[in-house]
Amino acid sequence: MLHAVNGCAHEWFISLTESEDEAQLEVRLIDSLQAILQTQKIAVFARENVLTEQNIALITDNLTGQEFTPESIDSLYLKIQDNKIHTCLCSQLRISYIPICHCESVIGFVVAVHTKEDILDTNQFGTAVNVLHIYANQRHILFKNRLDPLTELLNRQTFESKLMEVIAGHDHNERREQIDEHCAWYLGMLDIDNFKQVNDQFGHVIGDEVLILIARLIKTNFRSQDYIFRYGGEEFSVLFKCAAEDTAVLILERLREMIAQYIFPQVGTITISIGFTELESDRRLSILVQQADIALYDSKRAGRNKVTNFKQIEGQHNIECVVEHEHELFKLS
Ligand SMILES: Nc1nc2c(ncn2[C@@H]2O[C@H](COP(=O)(O)OP(=O)(O)OP(=O)(O)O)[C@@H](O)[C@H]2O)c(=O)[nH]1
Repeated sequence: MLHAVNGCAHEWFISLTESEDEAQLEVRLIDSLQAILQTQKIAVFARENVLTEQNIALITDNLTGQEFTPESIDSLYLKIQDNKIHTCLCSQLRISYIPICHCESVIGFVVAVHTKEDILDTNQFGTAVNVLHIYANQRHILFKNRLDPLTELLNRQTFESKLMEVIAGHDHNERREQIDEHCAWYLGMLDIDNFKQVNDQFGHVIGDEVLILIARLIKTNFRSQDYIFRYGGEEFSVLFKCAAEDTAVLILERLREMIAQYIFPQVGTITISIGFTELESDRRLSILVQQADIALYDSKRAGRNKVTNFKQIEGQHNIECVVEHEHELFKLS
């Protein structure tokens, strides 16, 4: 029999609500669960976005992780939808499944492994459930803080930190998935063509509608593990991974075409210009943004509604052009 938890849960609540990012939140969650449930062996599974019916994913674990196949995770998730704690005996182990609840729906669960002899009391389970509730609320707040309120895409602040993570090879999502050595990351900058005319002719409310619809179209063109941002005004950026440069062109051409074909209510047709560059890890963040930006402006200069790969135009741009863009970038930040 395990001893009841000493002290009160306030310190865990405070530490969770003081977390400034998801990584910190997850470390603090694991620390508190290990103390409450008195085991090192804990795994947390949750939906990436608490608001959508997204696939459940491994958030963090101290188990080997290999015990869980996608099928077993899905079936456990289905089972725990009753919002009850389930415990089972498996060989010499006692395994507990504790639901994570947010706004009356189950958004994930915790797996805690004990030896057969270690029995938790209701107090420990109750405290764990409360800590998980606070965790889910804090995760939701952190998630909302990363979003642009109009389009619900990731915001500009998130762009910079995510780009740094990706360049450094520390993509948080990638750790949860199979790392594919053959794929490279690309940065695309997308800008709506002649958007000022849309606002001038139809007003800002319709202009905002167009931004929302374009954001949705961009989302449908990329996978859930890619990152789409509202970079500013009528400019978007995307960080995506694919096997080859040709595939990157195909993906961006498909998006350009999809938007050009779409009939926007009242406005009719709209086009976007795109520039992209491969994310080479030896380059500085500001240089990579400049490269994608230069490619984007090349698409604009070439008549708009076009995709340009920085590599194809690299030789045409002298150092003055790069310095000029760097200056612009510093003015922006
Ligand atoms: N409705 C709406 N308009 C915005 C928003 N943010 C920026 N804009 C508008 O976007 C327009 C951008 O205009 P420009 O920078 O001249 O670019 P453009 O007309 O798209 O022309 P090109 O980029 O050269 O094709 C301006 O009219 C801004 O007011 C927004 O949140 N909502």
